[in-house]
Amino acid sequence: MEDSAEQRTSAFMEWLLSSGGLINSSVKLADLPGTGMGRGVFAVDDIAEDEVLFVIPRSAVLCSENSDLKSKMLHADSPNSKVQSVFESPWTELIVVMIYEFLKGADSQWKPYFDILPAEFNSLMFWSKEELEELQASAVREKIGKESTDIGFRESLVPDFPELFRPSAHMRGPTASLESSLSDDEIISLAHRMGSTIMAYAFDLEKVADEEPDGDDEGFVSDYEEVMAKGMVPLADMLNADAHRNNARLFQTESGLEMRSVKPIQRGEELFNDYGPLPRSDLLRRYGYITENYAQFDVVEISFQKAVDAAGEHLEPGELEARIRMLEDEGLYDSSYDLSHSTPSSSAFPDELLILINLLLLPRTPRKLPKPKKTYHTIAVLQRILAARIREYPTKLEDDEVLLQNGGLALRKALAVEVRLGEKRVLKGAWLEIAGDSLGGEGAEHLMDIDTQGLGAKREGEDLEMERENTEERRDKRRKTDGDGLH
Ligand SMILES: C[S@@+](CC[C@H](N)C(=O)[O-])C[C@H]1O[C@@H](n2cnc3c(N)ncnc32)[C@H](O)[C@@H]1O
Repeated sequence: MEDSAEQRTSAFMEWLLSSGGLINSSVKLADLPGTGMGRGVFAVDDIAEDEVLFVIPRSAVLCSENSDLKSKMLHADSPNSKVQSVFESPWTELIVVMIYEFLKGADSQWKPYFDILPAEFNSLMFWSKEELEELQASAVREKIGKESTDIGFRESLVPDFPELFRPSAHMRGPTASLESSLSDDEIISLAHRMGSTIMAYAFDLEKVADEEPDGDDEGFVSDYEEVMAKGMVPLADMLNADAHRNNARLFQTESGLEMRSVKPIQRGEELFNDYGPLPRSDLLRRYGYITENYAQFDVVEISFQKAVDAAGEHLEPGELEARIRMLEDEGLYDSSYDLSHSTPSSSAFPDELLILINLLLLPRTPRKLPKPKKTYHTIAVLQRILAARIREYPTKLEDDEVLLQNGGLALRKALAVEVRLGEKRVLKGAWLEIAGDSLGGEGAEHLMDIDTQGLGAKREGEDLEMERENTEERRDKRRKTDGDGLH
């Protein structure tokens, strides 16, 4: 019979201690049944700020450096150059190491760790086509990357290293529970499982410098050099996260990886790490969950092409390329730009997007990039972009609110509706911001009309041209009064 979640938690903690882990008696790893959160780490006593919560020795980290895989592969039949290529990408490296160690079963030093890692995920890679469609026009749909993983594994890794994925070839000892030969599909699904685990659990490892560190210009000594290696740090990855509620942080020291409190924590409180200021679309893609606390980080992507469509139609062939080069030289070229929540202290529109639009609008390619100003022309273009982006979402903001209020949605549909609703709110805020910019209080009322027609409403038969005509009309009126121009 399979061990219960609780038994696996105890076995994992025993293994960690026997592997040299040091754990403060004030913290406890606990199962959270019925929450969909898996496990979490809790304070069982009051904890002061900057207390060491646990230390994981480097030797217990599941990473390429601690596995014998690379040396085995270098002695196998495959050419060394092919082996090296696997270890060039930190992602592929760790996926392959994890598959190898997982297939070793009880022969792997990390078996008790694998026993508490998830086998199933709610992250977007595992959603069906229909479930993903509920995300509507969210740009996150383009970032899931399942196909590229499939191709990489199917076409190169699996045929190049057959011995790696056939446990019988490198197994000794009791591996009865593992099939000696996996089908290609089983290997691909293992690769997805390990890739998803890495996405939600792994840390970037700072490597201790091989040589004596040099002093820098100001006389400070930098002890560690940044490298890209990824590793699975047991227990450190059992901390959940909820935006600003983080109260602990992992510090990488020579002796090991140290989780320390970054504020006082009361007995009974959960320890939270910081996964970063992620929009909910990305949180769902990488971690398979969202909370309302992340709504503040929601974004809407505006593709470079959309800006060109709205502002660069007058450009002669070659001129667009010249302007792209200018942006590239300044590090301002991107395939897309993020709109964020408009607040009294920060604009929804990033400077990079404003510079791009102002550059595209200029009749001739300038010598210097224009300023990130919202001129009347910029605003007209932004309105066109927003109108076009809004129309890509087939339901209205209000419809989504009603859907959520009524409840009863399947989990993934509810998550998708939350994400697309968040993005529509960003678009609405952006729309209101430019209405305020261009038309003042009176204009904002006018905007609310546009808003209720436009935000997410399906307007079949209407096209961007109509929006453009309205904008041009308003712009002409305005131009008569203030003679606005690009600066
Ligand atoms: C680094 S792991 C944390 C440990 C995890 N709870 C476990 O038991 O394996 C990240 C995963 O934990 C879950 N998670 C983290 N924070 C969460 C939260 N605030 N609400 C719900 N699930 C959360 C998600 O499934 C996420 O992919």
